Amino acid sequence: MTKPNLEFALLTPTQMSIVDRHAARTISIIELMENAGWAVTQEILKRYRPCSVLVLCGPGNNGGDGYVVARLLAQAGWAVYVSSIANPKSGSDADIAAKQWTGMVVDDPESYIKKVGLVIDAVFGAGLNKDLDLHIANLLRKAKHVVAIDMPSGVNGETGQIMGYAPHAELTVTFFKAKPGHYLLPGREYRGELVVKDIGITFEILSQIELKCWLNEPGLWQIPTSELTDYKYRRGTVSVIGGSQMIGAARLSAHAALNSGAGLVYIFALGNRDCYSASSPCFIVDHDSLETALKDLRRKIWVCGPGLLANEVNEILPQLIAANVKIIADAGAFQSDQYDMLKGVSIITPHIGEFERVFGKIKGDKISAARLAAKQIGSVVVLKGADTIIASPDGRVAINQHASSRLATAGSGDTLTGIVATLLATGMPVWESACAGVWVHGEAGLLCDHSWPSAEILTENLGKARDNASISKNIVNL
Ligand SMILES: NC(=O)C1=CN([C@@H]2O[C@H](COP(=O)(O)OP(=O)(O)OC[C@H]3O[C@@H](n4cnc5c(N)ncnc54)[C@H](O)[C@@H]3O)[C@@H](O)[C@H]2O)[C@@H](O)CC1
Ligand SMILES: Nc1ncnc2c1ncn2[C@@H]1O[C@H](COP(=O)(O)OP(=O)(O)O)[C@@H](O)[C@H]1O
Ligand SMILES: [K+]
Repeated sequence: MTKPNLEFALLTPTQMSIVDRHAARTISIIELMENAGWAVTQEILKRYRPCSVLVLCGPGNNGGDGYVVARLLAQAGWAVYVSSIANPKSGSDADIAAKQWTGMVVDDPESYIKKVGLVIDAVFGAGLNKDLDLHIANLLRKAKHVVAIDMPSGVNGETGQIMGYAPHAELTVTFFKAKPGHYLLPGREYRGELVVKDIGITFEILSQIELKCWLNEPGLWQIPTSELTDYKYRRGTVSVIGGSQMIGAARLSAHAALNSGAGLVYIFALGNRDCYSASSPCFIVDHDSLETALKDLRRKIWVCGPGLLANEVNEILPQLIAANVKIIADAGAFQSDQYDMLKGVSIITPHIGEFERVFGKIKGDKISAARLAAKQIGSVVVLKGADTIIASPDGRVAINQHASSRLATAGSGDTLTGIVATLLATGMPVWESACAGVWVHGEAGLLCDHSWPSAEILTENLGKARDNASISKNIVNL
């Protein structure tokens, strides 16, 4: 068993409280709170000129951090007002921090919130457990410039969902490790710039936690680089099923496979063979039966779905599954309430609409839904969107932020299947291939000179995007 990646691990608020408990054996909560407040203050001092500040403190440790920030900003000469949204429990760590604040406490934050230059949101963090009360929401609504401690109050740290209301922070300072809610939508849009600060908790504590969620970045996985002794079969072979009518999708998938480094790309055309042959001299278009193609032991990776009609998938997919090859299923493979037919594929790549068509409406959060679906069919689920989630049947999940709306163009999902197929064909493990493919796809979009690239233009950047994924990157603050 390989060691779980620590660098990109994301911790749910529940896991974070376990970390706190373990940390408390060697460093007191009050010390952690002091460090947290100090870290937030430093980030504020780096970005803002001295101004008047209103610190809104809640009843828990998030509020405790707020009292520390108030004290340190006042020591730096800023005009600081504190409002206790709810008093901390007597004798608690937050109460100790509150007692060390000897400056102005205001009972009418409403009359200060519009006048001050900056509002520090220390109302709720990891402990948020219900929707924000209307009066807190209405107060926060009036803030113009907000710095959030740990999480903008109202953003669920585990799911990124908004519980009643949340302010749009300009900066969020969190501690030790980022939380899924910092990267999942809509939470990501509320946290502004995210800074993750060390507050004296050691990484060894992570061995006490079953890590299950990561940010999708190079280092979480490794893509094979080109070798002097490479030859086409070592690079890997990809086969794409080409539909009889919608021929663009399979061509895009096949192009993406070639341009991201596959050694050979076959198209098994269900019709229109000449069109497929004419579209690139590099494609090998099958002339024999599927049975014959499947006998070729080098052809272990198949894309099935882009541009396919339901009846075409119904005919082909069972044959591929029976042949025990690795399949990436997309588009036409997503039929109403038919998740049983996907059992036996390696990876599915639905967008939300396709996902809900197959698995039903998402009731809770996207991570739980993707995890459950992955378990139900025993395949990796790539739930596509601006915050693509890659869920493995074993429970591992990666959240991708490395993408942009440049990918929001027809055919872009088809290119993703080709990239993932190529990476699978290198021999990478399944979940890692899917994660890396999603990152490379995003990188290809980010590399485009064209701000509104077509899916075809996207494929031109795939080689460079793959190279960039091989260069281990330093991710700021993680
Ligand atoms: N993670 C760490 O290592 C550290 C965490 N610290 C801070 O501690 C915070 C977590 O502290 P807590 O667990 O005390 O949690 P919070 O301070 O987020 O709030 C918990 C309290 O608020 C109440 N509450 C939650 N949602 C509410 C709502 N919508 N309306 C009314 N009341 C509500 C809860 O019942 C509880 O009393 C973190 O967010 C972070 O800011 C730091 O103090 C130091 C170290
Ligand atoms: N706003 C966005 N930010 C980041 N990625 C996006 C955005 N919109 C779409 N994408 C990505 O673009 C791809 C679109 O796929 P899909 O909807 O299946 O397109 P098609 O079926 O036309 O090929 C997905 O990988 C998705 O994650
Ligand atoms: K907060």
